[in-house]
Amino acid sequence: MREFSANLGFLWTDRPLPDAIRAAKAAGFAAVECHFPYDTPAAETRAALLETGLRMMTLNTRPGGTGDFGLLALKDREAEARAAIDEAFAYALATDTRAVHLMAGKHGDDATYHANLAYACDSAPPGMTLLIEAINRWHVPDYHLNTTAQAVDTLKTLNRPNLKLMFDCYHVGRTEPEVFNDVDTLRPLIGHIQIAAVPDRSAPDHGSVDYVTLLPRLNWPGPIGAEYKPNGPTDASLDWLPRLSAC
Ligand SMILES: O=C(O)C(=O)[C@H](O)CO
Ligand SMILES: [Mg+2]
Repeated sequence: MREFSANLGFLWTDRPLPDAIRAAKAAGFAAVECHFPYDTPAAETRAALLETGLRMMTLNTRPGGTGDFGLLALKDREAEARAAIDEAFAYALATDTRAVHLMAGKHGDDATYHANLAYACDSAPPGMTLLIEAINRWHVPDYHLNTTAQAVDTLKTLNRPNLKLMFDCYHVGRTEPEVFNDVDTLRPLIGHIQIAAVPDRSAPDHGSVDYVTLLPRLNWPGPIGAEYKPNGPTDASLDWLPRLSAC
């Protein structure tokens, strides 16, 4: 039985994070993940996770100011980037979150990005996975990592055991579907997988990526992130869950 993680950055956004965690449990998710949990005290998030028995898979470093979409690659913003990394690690530790997505930002440069990634790898708590994600250029133009190849180059340059790829099938499907042919090569680099319909980013039950075929090929042992934007109330968008759980 395949397991899924409800991405609470997009699902049940009409309620506070602890209640969204409870809703994910009631809907049958095996785990949760989020984007920016920082407005919710970590103790409240932790209590909801303990109450439901769900694990938080990932959270993101703060995105920075309006339009930044992350800080790690931004020149002359190192202090802010490292404060965001420290904050994310502290929140992740307090909530037993498995992985932190280190957001690169727009108009970055590799020297700054690599130095901040090295700082994160050196200071990450033992056992925590760090993730970088290629975000397609239609979704976030000028993001520092728009392709899987750029992300893989970064991983190979840094060559750190705790730094992995967030493989978001939505972004891959939008601009580089041929990358799905390389999943066997990529699998050792992957730390987490996310899905959504391509190209509209709604529930993963239609569109150009057929998850009934792709998920068995990906053969991912952990919960897969359901990072999609429902067309209406989240509870009315979940018909895909039993179908993809069984495929
Ligand atoms: O946009 C995405 O796919 C993400 O996963 C990032 O975390 C941005 O929130
Ligand atoms: Mg994603």
